[in-house]
Amino acid sequence: MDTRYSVNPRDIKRYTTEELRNEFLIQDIFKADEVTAVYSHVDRMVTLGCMPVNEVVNLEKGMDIWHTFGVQYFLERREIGIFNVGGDGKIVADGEEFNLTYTDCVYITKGTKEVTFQSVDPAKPAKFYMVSAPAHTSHKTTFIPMAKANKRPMGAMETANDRVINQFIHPDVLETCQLSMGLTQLKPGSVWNSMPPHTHERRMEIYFYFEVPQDNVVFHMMGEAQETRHIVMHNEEAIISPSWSLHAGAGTSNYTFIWAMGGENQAFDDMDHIAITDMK
Ligand SMILES: O=C(O)C(=O)C[C@H](O)C(=O)CO
Ligand SMILES: [Zn+2]
Repeated sequence: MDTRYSVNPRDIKRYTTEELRNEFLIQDIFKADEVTAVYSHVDRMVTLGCMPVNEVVNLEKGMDIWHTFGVQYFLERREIGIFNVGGDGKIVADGEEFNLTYTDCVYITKGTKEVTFQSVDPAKPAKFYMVSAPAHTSHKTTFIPMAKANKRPMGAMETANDRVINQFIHPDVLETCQLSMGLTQLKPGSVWNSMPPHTHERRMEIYFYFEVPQDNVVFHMMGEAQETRHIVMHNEEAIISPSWSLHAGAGTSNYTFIWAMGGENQAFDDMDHIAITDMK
C-alpha cells in the first residue's frame, strides 16, 4: 500500500517539484489485472484503480486488509464510489451484478463483503477508477449512469471554462455517509476547471484527470491562495488536495476529470471562493 501522510501548508512552501509530486500526485493507476491503491491520511481517503484484462479481479487483490485497515474486509467500515473510464465491464458486489459502460458509476455500501471486477473484452479492458472513504453506516448500493447525474453547467466560452459538472454521488442523487463524487466535462476550446478557484476547509478533494489527448497535459494548481504551486499532470493521473489547498487546472486542451470529496459535510456549494486577482 502506497501511504501518504498529512501535509502542513507551512511546510509545502519549501517543497521541490519532486517532493510536491511524491506527496500529492498519483500515477500508474491502471495496471493489468491488478488493484492499485493509495492510502491518504488526509481524511483517510483511499484512491484505487483496477483494469481487469484476463482475470476476474477481487477488490482486495494485493492488499493486507488487517494490517492496513484493521478489519476483516475492505468495506467493513468504508464506502466506495467507482467509475468506469474504459471499455465495458462488470462489477459484482455480494452477488449483485452491475454492467458498466463508459462513465457509468456505482456506489457500494459499507458492509459489502466481496467486490469483483471483470472486462467484457480483454482487447478493450474496463478501467475502474475508485475512491473510498470511512463510513459509519450502510446505505443502498446504487448504479448511477450519466443520465441520472445532476447536471450543473458552469463557466463560459469567453473565459475558456465552459463546462458541465455532473454530480453522481451527491445528496440530491443518493444518500452516502460522507463520499461525494462527480465528473466534470470541459467543452472543446475550454481549458480551465474550477476557476475562479476555491477551497473548502470542511472537505478534502481528489481530482482524476482523463480524456487528456495525447501530447497534452493539465497544469493543476494547488497550495494556499498566496502561495500557489503547480503540478503538471498527464492523462489518467490523480492529485490529492488537502482542505487548505485550492484546486484548479488549465489544460493544453480540453479534458474531463472525476472529483471526489470527503470530510465534515456534503454541502457542495459551501466553497470558500478566492478572487482570481488575489492569487499569488
Ligand atoms: O470544474 C469545476 O468547477 C469542478 O468540477 C469543481 C469541483 O467539483 C470541486 O472542486 C468541488 O468542490
Ligand atoms: Zn473543490
